[in-house]
Amino acid sequence: MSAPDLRRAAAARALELVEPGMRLGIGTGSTAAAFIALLGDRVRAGLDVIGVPTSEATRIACEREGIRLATLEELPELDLTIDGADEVDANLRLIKGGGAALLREKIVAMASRRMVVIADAAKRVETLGAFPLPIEVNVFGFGATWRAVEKALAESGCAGKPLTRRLDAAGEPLLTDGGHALLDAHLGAIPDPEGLSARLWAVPGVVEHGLFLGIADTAYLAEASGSEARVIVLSADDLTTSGQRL
Ligand SMILES: O=C(CO)[C@H](O)[C@H](O)COP(=O)(O)O
Repeated sequence: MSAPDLRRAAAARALELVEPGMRLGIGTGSTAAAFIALLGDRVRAGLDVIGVPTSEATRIACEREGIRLATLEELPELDLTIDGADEVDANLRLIKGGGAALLREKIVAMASRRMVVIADAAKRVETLGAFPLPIEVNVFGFGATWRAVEKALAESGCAGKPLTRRLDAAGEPLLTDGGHALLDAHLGAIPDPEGLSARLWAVPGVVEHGLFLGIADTAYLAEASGSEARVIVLSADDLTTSGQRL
């Protein structure tokens, strides 16, 4: 079972949630791309939905598939967002932003009644942080913001961990769709994601970070089971009010 097969299996499961007339948030990345391809098939077969893309890459992919699109100005409230993730823990906390789209992804997810994550089950982790945490920052004051982010990391129990600036394929500093810079925090483990989130938000130059806490309500995680793909379901319904898994 190949990685694309697993991505397609998770995407196919999420597609079952899509109903005619729905207003969809459409994620970014290779798993979201698998969802867009399957959704395109359904749209061409007559399904009427409208989507808000979470990146320029997703907008282009959706247009290619003939999926009707809108903006959050036109549709400020969405029914369902389907998106990938870089890490998922047992409490449905996520790291996102490996594809540099975290800001739009978070805005779209927060405008949605539901956010459903689709991913290879290899993205499931005990503790968030092995995947570098993306932090989107305004280019104005970049050096000062970098230092303030390092201080916030240290105060969150992540002292001395390397912070790097994300580069594009040509080796130039990457700019997000919103024109911001991206820092990647190589933390190894994040002992207190909620505390780190609050401290990062308190830094004026930080536009957004890739911790998605209390946002996703379901994750479909595909793993190989013999020659088949099995989809594991993580649901917020299985969490206690304090966010711990039952
Ligand atoms: O957050 C993201 C983009 O900003 C992606 O959803 C995340 O990086 C997962 O991507 P993929 O499905 O390609 O593994």
